[in-house]
Amino acid sequence: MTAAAQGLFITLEGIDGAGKSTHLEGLANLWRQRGRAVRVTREPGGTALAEKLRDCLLHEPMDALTETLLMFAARRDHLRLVIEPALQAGSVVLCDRFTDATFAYQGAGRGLDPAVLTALEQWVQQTDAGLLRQPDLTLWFDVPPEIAAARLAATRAPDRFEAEPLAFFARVRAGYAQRAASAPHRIVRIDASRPAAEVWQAVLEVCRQKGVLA
Ligand SMILES: Nc1ncnc2c1ncn2[C@@H]1O[C@H](COP(=O)(O)OP(=O)(O)O)[C@@H](O)[C@H]1O
Ligand SMILES: Cc1cn([C@H]2C[C@H](O)[C@@H](COP(=O)(O)OP(=O)(O)O)O2)c(=O)[nH]c1=O
Repeated sequence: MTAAAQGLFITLEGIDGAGKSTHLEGLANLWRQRGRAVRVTREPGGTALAEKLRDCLLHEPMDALTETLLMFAARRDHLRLVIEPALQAGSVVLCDRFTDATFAYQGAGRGLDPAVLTALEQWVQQTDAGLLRQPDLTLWFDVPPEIAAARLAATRAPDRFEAEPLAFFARVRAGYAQRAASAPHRIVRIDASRPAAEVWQAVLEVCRQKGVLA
């Protein structure tokens, strides 16, 4: 008898326009080809309630603490209804952003106290077994804000976050760097300023090196 597959939780991070979404389906196919169930999801969002909160977060004016609390409220619902059940069932969960984004955007970007974020993280991500749920692997698509902005200008109308100035994204990027330095085993930086095909090769390489593709 073969052992049941272990759930795998992988998150994609980076400033807006870094190119995360571009590689999400390709990543999902890697595990589908290996016969694994894959759940592709995103934050804020991923459940009916969290998608409503996403709509508010992206379009309604609010202060930084309200924004942070809504991010974590959406995350709690997402964890309970989607992420935890999928991991228990042995699926691969690929999530476009998770809590590293809160440390980068609300913490480094908006100036929220990281101690408050850490407390919320501990509270919201506690599993039924009393453990702290964290991704098994985080791919950080790192790109200078100027390049990301040029990519976005060519595509879509900006939401409340994307309309922020370059200086905001420079702080967010520094926030990701700090977070990566604090969890080097989990968060892997990918130079996302290169052409998409090269970025994809780097993604494959990281997944192989980290042993998550077996
Ligand atoms: N490596 C790349 N080089 C140039 N353009 C890219 C690259 N990766 C993605 N893009 C383009 O940049 C835009 C933003 O990419 P997207 O994947 O939506 O970013 P994100 O999800 O990180 O905000 C899209 O138009 C996409 O086609
Ligand atoms: C998950 C998360 C996202 N965000 C922001 C980053 C993005 O600008 C925005 C929506 O994320 P995203 O889904 O990446 O936007 P898009 O699909 O338009 O690229 O939410 C935070 O500020 N904090 C968070 O904790």
